[in-house]
Order: sequence, then C-alpha cells, then structure tokens
Amino acid sequence: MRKVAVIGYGAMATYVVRHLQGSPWTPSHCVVRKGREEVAITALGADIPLIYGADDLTKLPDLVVDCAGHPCLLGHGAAFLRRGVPVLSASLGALADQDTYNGLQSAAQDGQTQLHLASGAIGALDALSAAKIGGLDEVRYTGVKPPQSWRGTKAEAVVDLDALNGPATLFEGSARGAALNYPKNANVAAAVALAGLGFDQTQACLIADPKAAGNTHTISAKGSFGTFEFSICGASLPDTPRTSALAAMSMVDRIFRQTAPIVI
Ligand SMILES: NC(=O)C1=CN([C@@H]2O[C@H](COP(=O)(O)OP(=O)(O)OC[C@H]3O[C@@H](n4cnc5c(N)ncnc54)[C@H](O)[C@@H]3O)[C@@H](O)[C@H]2O)C=CC1
Ligand SMILES: O=C([O-])CC(=O)C(=O)O
Repeated sequence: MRKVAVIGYGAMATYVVRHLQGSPWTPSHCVVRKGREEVAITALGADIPLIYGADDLTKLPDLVVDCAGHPCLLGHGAAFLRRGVPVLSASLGALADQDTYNGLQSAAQDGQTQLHLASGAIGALDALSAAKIGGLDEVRYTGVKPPQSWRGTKAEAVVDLDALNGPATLFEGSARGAALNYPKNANVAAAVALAGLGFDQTQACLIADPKAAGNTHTISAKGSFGTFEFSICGASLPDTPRTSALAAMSMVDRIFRQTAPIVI
C-alpha cells in the first residue's frame, strides 16, 4: 500500500479520504490545527492518526494531499516538499502571491521533488498548456456561481447578495487579482493562469448569478494553435455550495494516476 497524508479535514479532504477505500492508497495521517482534533475526527473518523506538521513524522508518506486553506500550502506543503515528499494541492490560488510561488518552487527544488497542482473544477488545462508552446495571444476565464457561494467573501462589500435578481460582476481584471481577492472562489482562475499566459496576462471575470444552476467555469483562448472555448457547469459538493464536486474528484484522480501503469 502507498501512504498518503492529508492536510485539512473539510469538504474536499472528506471526499478524498472516502474515495481512497479499495485503492492502492491508504490515508496515513491527517495534518490538523491544534484545538481542532475533534472536528477532524468527526469528519474523517478516528482511524487516521493526527499530526500538526511534517516535523511530527520520522517515517514519511509517499504523497501529501493538501485540501486545506491557502496559507497551509506554504506552511505545511513546503515543509513536506523540503523533506522530499511530493505534494498535491487544490489551493492553486495561493500561487498568485509571488513570495508563496517562490517559496514553494525552492522547497520542491531543495527536496528534489514536485508540487502537483490538481485541475480542480475545470478541464482543458492540457490543451491550454500545449497551446502555450506555440504561443497564446489571449486567455480569458469567466466564473459564475450562485450568490450563496460568495457569502463570507469580499463580494459582500461589492453587491447585496440577497437582493440580486440578475447576474452581477464581482471582479474584472487579472487572474492574479481574482485569486488574491477571492481565495476560496478563484482557484480555477489561477489554474487557467498557470496553464496558460500567467497570472498577469490572463483576464478573469467573477460573477454572482441567482439563476446559476451550478458553478460555471469558461475558458476562451486564442493563439497560433487556433481558438477554443471550454465551459463546464459543475454540481457542488453536498453542504458546500462554493466547491464543485469535480474539484474533489480531480484530487482523487490525480492520486490514482501516481500509481497507474498507463497514465493519460
Ligand atoms: N482548484 C479548485 O478548483 C478548487 C480549490 N479549492 C481549494 O481547496 C481547498 C479545500 O477546499 P474545501 O475543502 O472546500 O474547504 P473547507 O473550508 O471545507 O476545508 C478546509 C479545511 O482546512 C482546514 N485547515 C485550515 N487551516 C488548517 C491548518 N493550519 N492545518 C490543517 N488544516 C487546516 C480547515 O479546518 C478545513 O477543515 C481550499 O484551499 C480551496 O480554496 C476549493 C474548490 C475548488
Ligand atoms: O469549486 C469551484 O467551482 C471552483 C472554486 O471554488 C475555485 O475556483 O476556487
């Protein structure tokens, strides 16, 4: 069996741990915050040993899966990378901060390992990344979510989420601005940026729409390869409207791909 340590115990972590059953991967540890042990046990069960960080381990896992908030990627993820353990993360928006990007890059280089970034709630990143080789002229990302997905974010200062009767633009600008201002809702903007033209050249638009049936993510790209438009309307994880189920599925898929004999 391969061992995977999980950082976090929220919606995505719970989904990931549940879907490892019957696979070659077993959850070896969960990284928690001090004082939150009971919450983690309630979410993930009492069988997974809890730790507070990489320094608590002498025998290291084969992989670390980061399903926590953005600060944890540099906080915990970098410590595992430095010790040579590959890390898979959903927190792509954290890389919009240049110091975080640099810190993770040097941690992976020091540990001679890699930070893997999950595709999350979007697809077509492979096409975008390939198109970059020939040269991209323009990449635009649009994210539309229902108003409840924007609660507890800066959107509350931009519009009255309860009073919306049509789509409202919450943010228009660079993917860097989107990711830094909406850390829980613009990881996809960061994914599009990292696969394509980068954080400053990728245009991003974030929208709250009371008529949105799910979380819709659209990429439009132009370049020497031609043009493409990719759009997906993702259903949310139960009880977590802002997180698309596909984002959690992409983490499980990426874990399984580490041990698959043939990989797409
Ligand atoms: N790439 C993508 O498409 C998507 C990425 N995300 C990102 O994935 C991550 C997880 O998302 P969710 O599970 O929906 O969030 P969540 O809020 O349900 O769970 C986050 C968990 O991390 C834990 N946590 C916070 N600080 C911690 C620390 N210092 N040590 C250990 N655990 C800590 C929290 O207690 C919570 O259990 C977030 O960073 C989110 O921004 C979420 C949705 C889509
Ligand atoms: O889950 C989603 O639909 C996307 C999301 O939250 C993000 O981009 O951070």
